[in-house]
Amino acid sequence: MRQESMEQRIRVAVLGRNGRMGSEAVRAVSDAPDMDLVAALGRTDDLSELVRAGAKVVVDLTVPDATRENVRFAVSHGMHAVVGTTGWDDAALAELTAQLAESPGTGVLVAPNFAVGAVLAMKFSELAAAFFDSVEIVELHHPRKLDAPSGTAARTAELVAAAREAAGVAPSPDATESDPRGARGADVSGVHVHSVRLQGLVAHQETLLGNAGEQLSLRHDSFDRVSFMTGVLLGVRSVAEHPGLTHGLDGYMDLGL
Ligand SMILES: NC(=O)C1=CN([C@@H]2O[C@H](COP(=O)(O)OP(=O)(O)OC[C@H]3O[C@@H](n4cnc5c(N)ncnc54)[C@H](OP(=O)(O)O)[C@@H]3O)[C@@H](O)[C@H]2O)C=CC1
Ligand SMILES: O=C(O)C1=N[C@H](C(=O)O)C[C@H](O)C1
Repeated sequence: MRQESMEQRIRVAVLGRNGRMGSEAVRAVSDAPDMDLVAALGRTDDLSELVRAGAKVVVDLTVPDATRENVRFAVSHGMHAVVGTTGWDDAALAELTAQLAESPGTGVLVAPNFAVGAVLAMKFSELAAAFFDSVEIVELHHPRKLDAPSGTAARTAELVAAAREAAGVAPSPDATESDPRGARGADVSGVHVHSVRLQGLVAHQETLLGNAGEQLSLRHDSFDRVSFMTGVLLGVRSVAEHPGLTHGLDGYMDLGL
């Protein structure tokens, strides 16, 4: 019995151990009763340490410049990966899918956001998208964030745009003729995304949907990075059961939709 429960423990490595997310993940994995933290690497550590440590699941919480190579290395050594780092554009995801086809049985989760409320807010935005004339997204983050728009906002915009296109909804009305300073924000698949960087914030997003005479606001706030850890642990526990690429934590959640 004791031996059985030892075998069921998941051997986890965290990449980005000194970062805001990585340090929180090191804590969460160390505290999880069914996981062993077998490696925690920083920027200057060699990825071969993952092999030496016998990691089964690699959690990547690094930087956009490093994440693709980290995941490529993990998959090429038959390790599953749970990825929270931003920077996964369509080309990178396609390359990863091709690599995974050569490694049947290996799973990778690329999760733009691990917070349960943020995952639901993205899904609710997608569901609501076709029922409103206008939709715009505002994301608000701490000022140390390297990328804009946030991965969550970019993914939300893609999901919203796809839902509107599938339903044959016209683009959001907008009479703007002149915007030399980019005040209308980024255009992500035809959806305007506005990025705020403000001291004191962690991670926040609002999808604004408008019709004549009404507005629906779908807002999520992460006040603390602990909010992401339920999703990180769900990813670690589930990734081996989902071979291939899963884009979005909702792929591991039974949303009944
Ligand atoms: N999916 C989600 O729910 C969430 C995703 N994120 C994303 O996660 C990423 C990390 O965010 P955050 O923790 O705030 O960022 P930080 O800058 O705090 O942390 C990144 C860490 O990665 C380290 N690092 C850089 N390159 C490597 C490498 N090759 N191997 C190992 N470690 C490396 C950095 O080291 P050094 O200190 O030496 O620079 C740093 O400690 C971002 O892309 C962010 O957008 C953030 C929050 C939630
Ligand atoms: O950098 C962050 O902090 C966050 N990054 C992710 C993103 O870009 O969407 C997730 C969350 O918003 C926090």
